[in-house]
Amino acid sequence: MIKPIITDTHQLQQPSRLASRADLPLATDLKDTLTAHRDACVGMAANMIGVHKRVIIAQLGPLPVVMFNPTLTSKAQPYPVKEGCLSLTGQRPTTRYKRITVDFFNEHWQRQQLTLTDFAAEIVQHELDHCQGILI
Ligand SMILES: CSCC[C@H](NC=O)C(=O)O
Repeated sequence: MIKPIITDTHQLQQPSRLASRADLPLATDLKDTLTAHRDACVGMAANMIGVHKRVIIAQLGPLPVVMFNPTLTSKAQPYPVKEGCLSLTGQRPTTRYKRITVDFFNEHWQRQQLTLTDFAAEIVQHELDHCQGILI
């Protein structure tokens, strides 16, 4: 189901809790909501649709990837960048890493690990920050 986007920064600054298998249906809401904002948005964290669980979605290719309890297990080559966000106005400067490895549970609650570079890595870092209540 397409959910409304949260823009209240106080709410977005609350850290999210660990997700469980019971949160698997969130994947559908995240996919539906990301698809509805496809022209303006390449990723989303569950707290952007009002659910404070560590779940993100990232458009890493033609199909979006949903990650439950994602954790960064390596990061290399910091660089400065400016980013926007559907929940915020304007573009803001931050630092991202060019190459990351992220561990997570997939939509079938299987452990998975991805090594990502460049823009794909940037999206995942942005969404991981959301899980900690960090805005750009
Ligand atoms: C390049 S990282 C920017 C990600 C951002 N998503 C919001 O959480 C968006 O604009 O889709």
